[in-house]
Amino acid sequence: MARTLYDKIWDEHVVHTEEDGTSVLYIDRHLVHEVTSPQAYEGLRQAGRKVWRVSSVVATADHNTPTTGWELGYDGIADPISKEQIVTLDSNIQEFGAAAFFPFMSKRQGIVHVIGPENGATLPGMTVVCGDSHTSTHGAFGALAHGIGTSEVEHVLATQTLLAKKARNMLIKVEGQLPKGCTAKDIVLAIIGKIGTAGGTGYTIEFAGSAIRALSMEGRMTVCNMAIEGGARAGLVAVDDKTIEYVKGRPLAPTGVEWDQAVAYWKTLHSDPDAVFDTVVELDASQILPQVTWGTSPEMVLDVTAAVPDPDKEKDPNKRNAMERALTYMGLQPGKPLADIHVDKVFIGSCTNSRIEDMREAAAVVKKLGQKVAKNVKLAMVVPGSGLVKEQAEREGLHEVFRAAGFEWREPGCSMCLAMNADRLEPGERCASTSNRNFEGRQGAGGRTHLVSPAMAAAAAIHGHFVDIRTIA
Ligand SMILES: CC(C)[C@H](C(=O)O)[C@@H](O)C(=O)O
Ligand code: SF4
Repeated sequence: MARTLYDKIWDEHVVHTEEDGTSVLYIDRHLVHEVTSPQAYEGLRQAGRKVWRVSSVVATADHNTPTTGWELGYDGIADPISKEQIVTLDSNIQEFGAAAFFPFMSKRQGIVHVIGPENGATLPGMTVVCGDSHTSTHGAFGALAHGIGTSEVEHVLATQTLLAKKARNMLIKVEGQLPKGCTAKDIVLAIIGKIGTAGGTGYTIEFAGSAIRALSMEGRMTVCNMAIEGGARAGLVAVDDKTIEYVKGRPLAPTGVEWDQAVAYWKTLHSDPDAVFDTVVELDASQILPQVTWGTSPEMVLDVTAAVPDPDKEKDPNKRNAMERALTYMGLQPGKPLADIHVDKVFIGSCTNSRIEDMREAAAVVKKLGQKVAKNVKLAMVVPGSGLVKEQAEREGLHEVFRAAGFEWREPGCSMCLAMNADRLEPGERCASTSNRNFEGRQGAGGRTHLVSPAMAAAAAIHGHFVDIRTIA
């Protein structure tokens, strides 16, 4: 029978299925960070258990790590809870082991969803889990990847398996060519605008079509990263030459004969031409304009050419209430053109948009505009996703471009994506952010987040308000 890519990876990893569909799934790669692992390791310790397959574990510290003051070492971590989580990860990995560990301040440290692919820890056809919802990112490699809870982290550490139920298959096809200046971020925001944050609930989404194929691996990661914001636990892109090229030579990628065997298998990792999907959604890439969120959910998104919507025009009372609440929180009036919204801060970073291509796109806009960060923008910060991204960007002189324009160039980590470290919005502050969540308080209590692409964020920093990137790119 014809199978989807999801069916193929699932079949390859199912150990056992109960009558009600509950299955035991074998896990190939377990990514670990400091926030969701302490209790899991403590559980192992109390039960006197070891990690089942140490070689499957790859760990790093990312959420709590500071983006300044590294010369102070661990003493530079001001918040005691943050420090404790980071130190606890160090000691847990020392005790339980890992295939690779990139601790705080090591060269390859970074956001777990950036360092996984970067180090070849994420490979096509794998099952990849992490105690983190944006694990969907790794689906860009044709891997079945999704977030798990802390008790599941312990379960996977102890048994190398996960209890799971198979999701349904959704195909999102994006055909055609994006307008100038539009990016993977605009594609995925437009998708979420169309299907809603619950649109993908119960599904694994395969992203396909010529516009997805045309994306770099970085772009595909951006799209899969936000599958979770569209309600799906996992997103997937079929393996092609770009996937294989990206993986080649990475530290944890196979070599020699094993590489050849792996490539032969990876080439089968696409949906069969006659595979049947439960739901199919289609988008025309040429109609996707630069996107800006105006509310407190990623589905509250519009083209930059639009205006803040009017709740009075919404017939559904639940939606109307949500809109009213969002506009009050965001301090916005219906009818205000999105391009007239001024921002106080700009954050370029997060597992959605902190890879080298994102850095390049943002720097290119800054260079092209040739001006400084606008006066009304108190802080514009660029936070590379990993030490390696930072190093590469610096080799290319991108940090100089940012600094010369008045941006801060920081150390890698999650940073102001969720404000677990010292980087945050003050109440009422408005931010153009390349991250993935605009929930109330996400970037600091009372902070107001507008999700955009790196190019749009860079342009907003220079102009002080949102601009249609097509007029610049
Ligand atoms: C801290 C972690 C559990 C959380 C997640 O699962 O996504 C975080 O990464 C986030 O983005 O909100
Ligand atoms: S960058 Fe943001 S979304 Fe990604 S893992 Fe860190 S906190 Fe979560």
